[in-house]
Amino acid sequence: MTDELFDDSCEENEFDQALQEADQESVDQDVSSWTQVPLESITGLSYYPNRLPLDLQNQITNVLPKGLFSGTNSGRQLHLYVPFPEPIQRLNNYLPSEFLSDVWKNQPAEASIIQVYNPGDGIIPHKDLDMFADGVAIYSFLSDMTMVFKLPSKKLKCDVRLQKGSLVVMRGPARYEWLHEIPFRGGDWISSSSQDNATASNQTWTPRNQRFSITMRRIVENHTFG
Ligand SMILES: O=C(O)CCC(=O)C(=O)O
Ligand SMILES: [Fe+2]
Repeated sequence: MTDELFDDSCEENEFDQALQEADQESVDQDVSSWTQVPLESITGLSYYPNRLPLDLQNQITNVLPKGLFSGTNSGRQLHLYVPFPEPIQRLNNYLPSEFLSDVWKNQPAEASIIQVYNPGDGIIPHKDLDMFADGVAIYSFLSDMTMVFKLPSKKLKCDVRLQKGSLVVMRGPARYEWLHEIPFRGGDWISSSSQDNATASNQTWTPRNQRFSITMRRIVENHTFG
């Protein structure tokens, strides 16, 4: 497969601007006094480990332009709009059926963004732009990385380890009220027992490797481009 697949389908500035203008809030970085809550307590947040077959993960990785993965300092991104290249289109098949029926009314994703994170990269705390409809689905590839959900008004936080091949879905409060971020750092603290995320004593510093994500979204019906 070649990079040509992507040349025509790469949507330009609209989404770059969207990300820059995203509802980014400056959040108190000292979260040591915040309460760590379990993922299940966040309404509208669902995590599905091992969601994608390895062969689909590999096919998608291999079809992407090699240039996306080069360089070590800052991650790159690629915006796609329908029609997606075939292996990416197949990601619709792995969305939970109740999510597809209840949130997306049985319609497939319209916009996707592929983002590469090298060690040290991240994404600041934000809510996705209102031009995107309810329901955001994020698949993870190549390696594991921690995403942090935060509710500053209640000083609540939740670290979610996004494993390679996993899917995380945000809808309702998880999409509109909580912020999500990937801290800019070279590794993550992960707990040896997943039960005990909050206790520093049994956490291990795990250096990051290159990861990429594919975020699948729909555009709100009344959104006008341009
Ligand atoms: O790369 C990720 O896992 C998160 C991406 C994200 O939050 C976004 O593009 O809005
Ligand atoms: Fe986001």
